Amino acid sequence: MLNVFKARAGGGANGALRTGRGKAAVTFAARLDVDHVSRRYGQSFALKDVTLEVEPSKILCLLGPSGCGKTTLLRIIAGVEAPSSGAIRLEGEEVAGPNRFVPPEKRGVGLMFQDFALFPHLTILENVAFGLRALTKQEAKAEAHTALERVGLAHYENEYPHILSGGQQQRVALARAIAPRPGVILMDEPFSGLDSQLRESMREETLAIVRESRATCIVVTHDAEEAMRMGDVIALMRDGHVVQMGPPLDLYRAPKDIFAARTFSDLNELPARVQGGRAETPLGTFAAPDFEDGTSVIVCVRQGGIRLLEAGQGTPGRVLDSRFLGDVGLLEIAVDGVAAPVLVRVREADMPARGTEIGVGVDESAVLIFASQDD
Ligand SMILES: Nc1ncnc2c1ncn2[C@@H]1O[C@H](COP(=O)(O)OP(=O)(O)OP(=O)(O)O)[C@@H](O)[C@H]1O
Repeated sequence: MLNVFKARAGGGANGALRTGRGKAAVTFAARLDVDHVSRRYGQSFALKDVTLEVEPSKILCLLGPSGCGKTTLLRIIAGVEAPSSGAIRLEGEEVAGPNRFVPPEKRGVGLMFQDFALFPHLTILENVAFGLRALTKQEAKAEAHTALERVGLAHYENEYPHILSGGQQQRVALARAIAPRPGVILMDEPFSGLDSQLRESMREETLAIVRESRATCIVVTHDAEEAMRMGDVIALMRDGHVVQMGPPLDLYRAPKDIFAARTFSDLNELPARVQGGRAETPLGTFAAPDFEDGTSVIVCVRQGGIRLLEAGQGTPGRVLDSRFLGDVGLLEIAVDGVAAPVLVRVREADMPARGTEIGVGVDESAVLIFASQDD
């Protein structure tokens, strides 16, 4: 079955895709269409019939586990690779497809790929000016200087890359991507080489600069939290196809299947069988109106959606372990009839000690029910 996914929201700047890339001019965010794109390597498919649309100025995150085809899709959009079938259109103009193949440098696409390292023998300014070949040397340097100012590194412009920290090199790579003022910016795991604190600040900075540039942006990540923080829209991928696409909150609230649910939430999974439109578990009985009687289901309860009650209320439980994780505490609670300990995330102030007898209550809004995979 084919689904067409649309990344849209109000307020996007509409504009025509510029030609003659490498020139510095006003940025026009480009609309991007991926139309029935497949990519085959020998007998296996890295991408299977992917169709999606990204509205101008939106940030789309391609999210999924290793090997699901994210990088292949990005490389096809960039023009580093050709699709086996299907087409890519920028602002309605075909740049890859049965009739046409526009090389990467003519697509007006800015790249920030892991393997697009800085040139060690060029100064930082020359590195950023590298893609601006359609300009005079003077103009290219002026534009590169402006881009370096935007990332806060203009004072390093005459130095060489080796003196920069990892985060600073990343900023230079961003300056190089935005310098030609592309309509589309593509980023492949842009922060994966950075430690967690630097990663967070670089992510915020990059987001601000990309938004300011108004370019349409596609970011590849395997980190759900990163996708939720960065994306106006997330395309969740698995085995070469898009499983679900939409705004982060939609995917969190209404994941299409249990794999999507696991991507966006930490869950307790309880097997059950539906009777009279309800699924009975040791943690309570929950409405399951979409399933016929007798269906085997997995009742998923978000770890943050379980309330701790006084002993004697709700379902009886005993705290097996209580660990502080940073912002929250993680409890392991033994509940009769549940094989594995029930995991509960609570505020640090609400953490009971090991061995405490408590009650457990479940918010219906924290419950998702899916058909069992075993049937
Ligand atoms: N040049 C190639 N030749 C053969 N197979 C390839 C080639 N490039 C990618 N593949 C295969 O295509 C599939 C998708 O790879 P891709 O790199 O797009 O996944 P990914 O989601 O980006 O993974 P990761 O997060 O690990 O980078 C994988 O099974 C990979 O082995």
